[in-house]
Amino acid sequence: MTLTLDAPRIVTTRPLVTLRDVTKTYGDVQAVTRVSAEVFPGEVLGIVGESGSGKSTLLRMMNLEDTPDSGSYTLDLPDVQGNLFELGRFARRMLCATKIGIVYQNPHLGLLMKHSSSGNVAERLLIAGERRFSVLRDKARAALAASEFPLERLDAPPIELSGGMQQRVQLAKAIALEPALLLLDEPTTGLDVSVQALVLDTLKRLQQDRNITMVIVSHDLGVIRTLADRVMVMRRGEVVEAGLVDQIFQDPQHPYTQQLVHAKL
Ligand SMILES: Nc1ncnc2c1ncn2[C@@H]1O[C@H](COP(=O)(O)OP(=O)(O)OP(=O)(O)O)[C@@H](O)[C@H]1O
Repeated sequence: MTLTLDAPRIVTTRPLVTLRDVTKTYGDVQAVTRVSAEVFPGEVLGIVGESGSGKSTLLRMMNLEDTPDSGSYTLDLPDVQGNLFELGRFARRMLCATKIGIVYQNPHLGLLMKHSSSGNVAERLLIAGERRFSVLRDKARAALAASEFPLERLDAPPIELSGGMQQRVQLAKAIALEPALLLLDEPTTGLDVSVQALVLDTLKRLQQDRNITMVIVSHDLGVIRTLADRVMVMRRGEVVEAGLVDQIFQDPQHPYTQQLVHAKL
């Protein structure tokens, strides 16, 4: 009898996302200092930390909206080579439109508030080059359905929707092209607790059904615990601790992480 054992994932799988020594300053403010991280395919990485710790800045750089002072960023995808921070404006735009999706805390950053919800999602497909009306309509509808958006409200502009519904439109826009990487910046912050739980359920289901690689930023440890496999704790621009979610929450090593975890309990 031949016995075969699967090698551990960590050995067999290359990271989808690799950040190396990423540093960003704004004037005198050191927003992110030499941050390195890897995210494996199908994994959810959570980033926690108090306000001003550099979480959103890091995520914006991963969405190529902002360029660091130094450091590198690679995505292990066919046709994507080199340090993405060195790409020109057009290449960045195309890469973000086709391979990376983002949901912001503030829907005004991600949506055209007075355009229809389906139009907002179709816009993402248009940027990626789709021109056939029936494909635009069907794909937008499918993405909104997957985000558990009520389809009878397809024509409603986000400005007329609740906060939870606005986040679902952002999510639909972000996943419309089945991105390799989904970035979530405080996606449920500011929503009512019950709505927050529903949006988190949708995110969890989507992640499980589609095995999407995600990076989620939140100051809420409950959100990170619900969604993430691994967590990175940031303080004043630096990573102070990183590891599996269960390990970090049950046995935090850094005094700052201990403080965060105990404050939550
Ligand atoms: N565009 C900018 N111009 C100047 N300073 C900035 C800019 N963006 C961020 N900063 C500063 O960089 C630091 C990190 O901010 P960042 O928003 O990344 O933190 P955060 O952990 O996401 O906080 P929050 O949860 O409050 O959004 C802060 O001191 C912030 O004031």
